[in-house]
Amino acid sequence: MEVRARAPGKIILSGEHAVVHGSTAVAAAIDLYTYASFCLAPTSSENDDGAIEFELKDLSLVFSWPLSRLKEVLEEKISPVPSSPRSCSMECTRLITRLVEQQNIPEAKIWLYSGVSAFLYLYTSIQGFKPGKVVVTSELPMASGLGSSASFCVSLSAALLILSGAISINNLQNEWFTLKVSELELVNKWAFEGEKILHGRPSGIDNTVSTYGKMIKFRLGELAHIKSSGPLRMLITNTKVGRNTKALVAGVSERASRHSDAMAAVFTAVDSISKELATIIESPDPDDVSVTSKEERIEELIEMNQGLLQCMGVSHASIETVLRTTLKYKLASKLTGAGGGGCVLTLLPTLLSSTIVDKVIAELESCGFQCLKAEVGGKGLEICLS
Ligand SMILES: Nc1ncnc2c1ncn2[C@@H]1O[C@H](COP(=O)(O)OP(=O)(O)OP(=O)(O)O)[C@@H](O)[C@H]1O
Ligand SMILES: C[C@@](O)(CCO)CC(=O)[O-]
Ligand SMILES: [Mg+2]
Repeated sequence: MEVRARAPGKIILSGEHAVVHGSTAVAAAIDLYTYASFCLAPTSSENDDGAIEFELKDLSLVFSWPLSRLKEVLEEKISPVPSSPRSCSMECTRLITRLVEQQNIPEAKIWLYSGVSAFLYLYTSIQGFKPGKVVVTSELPMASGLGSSASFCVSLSAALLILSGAISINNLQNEWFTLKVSELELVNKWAFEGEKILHGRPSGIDNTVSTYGKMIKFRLGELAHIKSSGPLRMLITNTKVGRNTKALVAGVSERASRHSDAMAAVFTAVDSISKELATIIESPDPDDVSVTSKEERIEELIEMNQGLLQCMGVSHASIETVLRTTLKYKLASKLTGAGGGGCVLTLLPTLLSSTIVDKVIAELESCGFQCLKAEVGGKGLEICLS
């Protein structure tokens, strides 16, 4: 049997970075997905245990580890208990890094190390030392702030958990379906362990919104679903400047330890912005006038949040170019995700004409950026069996 799992990327409407330090953040799923398919291989002959294979189809890369080698290095450190997520110890991280290094990942793709390490940890912890093959593809730009790492961890964890038996499925039809809340919870916990390998110190917001979908308010591991009273149109601009969430999160923590009082005030301000944003998004808008004033308040909060992200040191010249360009059209923007490049969000007000939208997109694209339109607040993790 083959299991396929797909998990969405996300945008953070407010509160990235500060959420790692206990502030509230607001995030929403977008309709761009990472897909993980998994099937167990038949057990090999007596002298050959078989292998674990991992294919990154979009990058035309295949990694493979003979099980005999994995057992030799990891079996004493990892005892698979799929129903009970646990963290990768320092020693285990060191051993996995060695196994990944032996795969000769091209120098230009060094950023893949953490993804492949997360793969090995999740596979061996959930499935144990059984031969099998995982194939991953993604519609998301990698390392750009749209939660590629989280959607990778969520889809991978789900596919592995289903064939481990920790999640039992009766639905055998060849169509996408969702899991029960308790099953989503288990997937989310494993995905969080994968994100720890990728982000160092994740808040858990990215894997949570990827697992449950929709729009959420998130603080200290707790989520509340938010229901937007009207459509929220967002333009996503990818600056195409590569960055690494782990390094950016660590940079903010270092700044927070150097200037603890000032940064505590910044995080408190972000907390208030996120709470106010969630309240505005949920408030009903009976007419055009109230829609416009609501959108103006959201724009103000977006600008304030961006200013505070600059205080945290996670903006970038490319992000500032997007901000200046959209401001010419009186549109408010902020970075989304970890910053340092990556993607920028721009609110497209309801009454904004499509001619203006086209002009903004053309001007942004003439700077070498890529504009994406995505549905906001949609589905979370889904499974398909065949
Ligand atoms: N489809 C994938 N296959 C394998 N590895 C992936 C995949 N998607 C993401 N990764 C891993 O995650 C890393 C990117 O994660 P990172 O957290 O830096 O960016 P992001 O998740 O896209 O942005 P953000 O965390 O700001 O939302 C990649 O360098 C890679 O190691
Ligand atoms: C930068 C950050 O706040 C969001 C990345 O999408 C990190 C995290 O919350 O784990
Ligand atoms: Mg990430």
